[in-house]
Amino acid sequence: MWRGLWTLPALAARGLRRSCSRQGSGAPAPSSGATIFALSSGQGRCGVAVIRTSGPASGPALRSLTAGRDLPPARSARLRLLSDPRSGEPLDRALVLWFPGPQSFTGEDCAEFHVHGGPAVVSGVLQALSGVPGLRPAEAGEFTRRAFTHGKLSLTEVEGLADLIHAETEAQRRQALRQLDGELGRLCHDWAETLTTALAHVEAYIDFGEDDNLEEDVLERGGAYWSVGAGDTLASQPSELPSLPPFCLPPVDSSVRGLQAALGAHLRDARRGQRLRSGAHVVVAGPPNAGKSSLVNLLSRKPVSIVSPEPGTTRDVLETPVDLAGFPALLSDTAGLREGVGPVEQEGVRRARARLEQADLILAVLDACDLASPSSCNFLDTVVAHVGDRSPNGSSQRLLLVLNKLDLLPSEGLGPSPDLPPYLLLSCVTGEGLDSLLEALRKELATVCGDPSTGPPLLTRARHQYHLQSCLDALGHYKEARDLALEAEALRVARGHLAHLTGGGGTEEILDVIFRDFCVGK
Ligand SMILES: Nc1nc2c(ncn2[C@@H]2O[C@H](COP(=O)(O)OP(=O)(O)OP(=O)(O)O)[C@@H](O)[C@H]2O)c(=O)[nH]1
Ligand SMILES: [K+]
Ligand SMILES: [Mg+2]
Repeated sequence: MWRGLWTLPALAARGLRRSCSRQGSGAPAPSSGATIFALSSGQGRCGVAVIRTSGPASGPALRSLTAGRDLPPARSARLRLLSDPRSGEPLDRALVLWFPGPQSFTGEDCAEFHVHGGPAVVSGVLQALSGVPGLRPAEAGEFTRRAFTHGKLSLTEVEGLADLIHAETEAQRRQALRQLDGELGRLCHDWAETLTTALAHVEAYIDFGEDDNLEEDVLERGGAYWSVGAGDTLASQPSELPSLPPFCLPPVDSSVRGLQAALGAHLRDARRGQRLRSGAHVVVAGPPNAGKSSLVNLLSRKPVSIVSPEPGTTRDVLETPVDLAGFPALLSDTAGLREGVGPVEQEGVRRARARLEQADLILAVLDACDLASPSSCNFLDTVVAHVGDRSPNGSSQRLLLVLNKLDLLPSEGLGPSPDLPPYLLLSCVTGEGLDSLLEALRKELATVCGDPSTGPPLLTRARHQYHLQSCLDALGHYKEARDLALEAEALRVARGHLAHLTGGGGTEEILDVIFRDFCVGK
């Protein structure tokens, strides 16, 4: 029952007192004051090289290299003669750009010099910049760090940017762009908002519950709240405010349940994003002489493995990173699986089996003309038939069965053969069937790595997984808590992990939510 009235100043004072005593301010770190400069395009001879500066002396630096001319209009390229301010020596005729903060990549004043890419020009301009007072060379990643400090990028966006720079395959690029776009951060932000609301409710109950100013069912948690306009007071009885539209706040328990479900679903997917970032483990296996090494060479477009008509050629596991149908993969060639061979080959077979255990995707290769042989039958029985039921690293393995040497197959097709699961026909010699294999690989890898063009944003790093798991654990503690203070603490810990994920923090927004969601007038 509402028996008293809340006044905004009283609430603000209480909320502020609590929010200040609990945690330090989340204020952004102040700018270091130094202005940094660096070559931002790649090293080496190139058509155009881009040199950037960031910091308060960017404007003076730009002016001093252009013989004191006025700054160009913001964000608009101008052709200028660059010269060394100390010697006056001309350096290059270049395009210059001026990005006054905060509308720049770092949030600070920035300048860009697009110069001719010869090493002498680049080093001349860098030297000239180093002579401008207040300028120093940038540390690795310092531009991005400043962008983060000034709130231009969240931590997950910073990671996306790093991944974009390092992306080698199309799928990696798409994923990195999505992350840079802030998708994962937005998702975490939405989750954190849900927790902030829940926490605000629990804390309001702790603070104001004893004053009987809050209804019992704020926590149990299906209470309807009544929104009132400025100047009005709050009332709990619909009959008292018949003309005002009610709005239901999400009950705390059910929002925690919803969040647990969402986090659980994301964590089940967790390895996929990491595979996309670092490559899926694709292991090529099969009986001796099936053409495994030939397939590895074909897929990697280089002679990684020795190919020979002699069975037992490959002994060690040979790994090569490849772009498979747009997805990054670590392709492993292995020894042909067979029994009763010498100790060296036996060790090769042992290693091959160990590698199979770690595979995300198995490329099982058989000789299409040799399906009835003991080694083929044994491979089908021991590896292919069992792939569904083992999951060594928690996620289920996948397998593509490839029948190789299609070019040697008689026109009648496959000879006497055991019952086969679905398969693809291929010739490593003629390349026939390769397109279908690549298409099948693309589908499999989209499942294994997650398809960055569709579906929810992926957790590309172990760090993401850690914080989401810790958030989920804390929500478990909320459920077990038998006391409001412990519940609030669990929610705070859970929210802290989401904040860490995106590199943010702060608790000020709790107060905002109290004002907004509890609709205290005045
Ligand atoms: N005609 C034909 N020969 C092939 C094909 N693929 C591989 N071969 C030949 O089959 C033989 C064995 O090929 P490898 O790639 O060494 O086979 P492997 O499975 O790696 O053999 P091990 O490492 O000994 O287990 C070589 O002589 C290849 O040239 C194919 O598609 N058609
Ligand atoms: K061979
Ligand atoms: Mg081989």
